[in-house]
Amino acid sequence: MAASASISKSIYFGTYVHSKSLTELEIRPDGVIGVDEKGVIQFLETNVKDVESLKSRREEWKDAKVVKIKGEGFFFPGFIDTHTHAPQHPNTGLFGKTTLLDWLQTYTFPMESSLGSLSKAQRVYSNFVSRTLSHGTTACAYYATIHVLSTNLLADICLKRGQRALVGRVCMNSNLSPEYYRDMSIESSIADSRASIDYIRSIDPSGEIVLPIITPRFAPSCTAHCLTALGDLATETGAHIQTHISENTSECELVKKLFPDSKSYTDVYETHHLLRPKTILAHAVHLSAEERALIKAREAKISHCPASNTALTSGCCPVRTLLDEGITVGLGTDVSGGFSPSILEEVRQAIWVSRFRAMNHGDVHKLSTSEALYLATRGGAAVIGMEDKVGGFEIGKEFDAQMISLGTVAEEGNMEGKFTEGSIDLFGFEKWAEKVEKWVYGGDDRNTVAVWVRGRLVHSTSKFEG
Ligand SMILES: O=c1[nH]c(=O)c2nc[nH]c2[nH]1
Repeated sequence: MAASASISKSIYFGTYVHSKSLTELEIRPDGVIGVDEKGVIQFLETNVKDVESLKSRREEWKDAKVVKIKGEGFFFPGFIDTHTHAPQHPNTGLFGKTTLLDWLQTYTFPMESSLGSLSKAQRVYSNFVSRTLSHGTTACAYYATIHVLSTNLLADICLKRGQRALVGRVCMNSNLSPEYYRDMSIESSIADSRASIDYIRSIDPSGEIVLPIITPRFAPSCTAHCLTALGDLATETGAHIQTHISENTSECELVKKLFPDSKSYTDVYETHHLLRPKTILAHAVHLSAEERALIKAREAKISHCPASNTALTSGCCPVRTLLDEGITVGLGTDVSGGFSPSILEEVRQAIWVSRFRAMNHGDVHKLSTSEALYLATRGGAAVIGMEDKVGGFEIGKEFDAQMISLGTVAEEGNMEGKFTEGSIDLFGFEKWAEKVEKWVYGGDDRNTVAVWVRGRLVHSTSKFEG
């Protein structure tokens, strides 16, 4: 559904769940979250049995709208997708047995080049933004294509639908990119990037919902001079930067050949002034200890894309090592290397991949459910530079949230009419932590019945009674 136009002071009534820290998931039964007309959280309470007595205690909230969880469910912070490719959405699930470099040529570049058509871009981008919202993604770092107009259209759609987004026009000028899909010169690469940055800033001058992001595709797609010019553009505009790093071993070898004077893949970005606190590096599977230390020193961020890394057989990212070394990490769906637009799916995939690492490198590598949920929310918020605004429920934070509704099992076990409610079955014995675990391992978009960004309803299903 379309986002509602205005918001009213609202009280969200029901259990809420969020990460307190990397390892601690806080569950607040019978919670109340008071959100003002600007979408900012003004108060939180817990163990509230009846909202009328709360309203009588809080005089200024007596006319507030009440949004109550019906049945079994909870409020959870909106998910943050720190890396995805909107134009690749039609290819979701299509990758065969390819690996990164042949996958790009076989599937990705042909599809991306076709998004120069604005009518196709309209269809694909509207669909993708709806999809990501329906999975509870309230903020997303998007790659678009090399085309300025369709990149701008993606930003228009995000703004209209109310999804926070960083939207990047892809830069790729090297002759390793196909002739049919390439920036024709450094000048045009920079001019087109600048045009898109200016446009995105013009439609949302406050930057509350959409922001531009400078997007060199990855080192092999850009000449050294182009990377330098993009580094300069980042200095001039102060915009965020996103790119790929060290995803696949053949790609790493290619970077060595193309940039023989650089000490490492990370050093290529460092040399061209692209390694900064506002830089999001996707994948980071095969980094050396020196590279990780440089990323940490520059305060650049990492987007972990486990589904994609497995689908394209790129490798198992050593997330525990990244976290232990103090690097900021979030999750990315990386559609269509990744096969799902859902960050909940990435939570599961991050946990599975960590277990595969644990099988070879020890149990310490296992991520817990709480840790993966942290990466999906607070970790992601820090990756996109919004940790002061979103990622958890606290006074002063903006209300970016999803209402999760869980199923129940009738006494006689009858499932008639229940299949549309999702695949989680609650039998009544589950404690809150177990309900959350059942959602993480068995939930999907059928359980996400409503989604808000800054207190504005941006998605709901027929099961939501708002
Ligand atoms: O997963 C990926 N998706 C892409 O589109 C891409 N381009 C360069 N490197 C990439 N990796």
